[in-house]
Amino acid sequence: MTLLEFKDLRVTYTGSRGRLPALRGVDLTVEAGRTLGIAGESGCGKSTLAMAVLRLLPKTAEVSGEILLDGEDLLAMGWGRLRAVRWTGASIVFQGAMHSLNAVHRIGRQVAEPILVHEKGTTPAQAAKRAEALLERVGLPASRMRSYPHELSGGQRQRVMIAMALACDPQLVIADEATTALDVMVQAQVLQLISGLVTERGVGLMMISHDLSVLSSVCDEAAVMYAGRVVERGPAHEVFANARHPYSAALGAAFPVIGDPAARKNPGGLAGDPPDPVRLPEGCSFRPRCAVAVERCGEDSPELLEVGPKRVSACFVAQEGMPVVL
Ligand SMILES: Nc1ncnc2c1ncn2[C@@H]1O[C@H](COP(=O)(O)OP(=O)(O)OP(=O)(O)O)[C@@H](O)[C@H]1O
Repeated sequence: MTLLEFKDLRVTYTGSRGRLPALRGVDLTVEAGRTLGIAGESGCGKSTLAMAVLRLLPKTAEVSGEILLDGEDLLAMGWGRLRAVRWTGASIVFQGAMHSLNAVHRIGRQVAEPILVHEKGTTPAQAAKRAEALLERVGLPASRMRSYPHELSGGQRQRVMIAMALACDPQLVIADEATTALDVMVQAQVLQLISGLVTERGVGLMMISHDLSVLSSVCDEAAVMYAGRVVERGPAHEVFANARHPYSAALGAAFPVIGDPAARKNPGGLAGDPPDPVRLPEGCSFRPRCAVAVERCGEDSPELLEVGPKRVSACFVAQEGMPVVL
């Protein structure tokens, strides 16, 4: 069942450099009980996509398109309805969330707060009990209810943020680099916890990470973004191991943990930088860095088209059935 659907989502920021198109027509879906991974270099629009869902973008952002949560357009709803949807319909665990807990309040109070605010009629004692259960669920002892954030390790604080995100039983969880700052052992535990929720409770998960090994181990599907667009989508492992877009191929080839490190074709990474969104090149945005570009790539911008079962790619070369491996 489709839980979240982005339809032609466009976000343009206006700043000192003029208009900056951060998302240029994104179409994606997240199914209930499934995980969609979003990959791509810094600046490609991943966080903008995450923030758009809960309408957390700054006022300077011009947004168009639709974001349907269970069929209801989040972009069109009034603030009252949106407040109800936040935490209960969809919640987000931010990048660097470890630092966003309130330093002067005990953990128990912070985890209980969204329950008290969003579930009318819940008493403080009931909310505290639920908070305790949530902490246990993320592997923290109930005694941590009385701790202050500074008394917890980074990994523990991140787990508190995850407990808060789950407090009101949301249908959708967005994890934006939620485990990036954790050491590998804690990261593995937290990832296991998050994937467990998807299968046990049918939560839809959108996971943003620049770490392809995390995405390919946790996600069912993956979408690769480049310069504000999705350039490839398909089953996660296949997208990185057998890419159908030269950009995803380059990402996979540069990543040591995917497949056999000795077989990496491009251990130094992808040459060049992503384009300046204010001055995008003509034709395909990836063309200046692409090793397999043909003449047409400098003239037209490729649409996302089917290139195999459950695989779509915005690359003329892949669409012609030619290899894109670098
Ligand atoms: N508030 C803002 N005002 C103007 N431009 C912005 C704003 N926020 C983001 N941008 C620009 O929008 C583009 C997309 O940024 P975004 O943070 O969504 O990318 P990202 O893929 O999440 O990057 P990272 O991995 O570094 O977080 C970038 O060019 C960025 O500089």
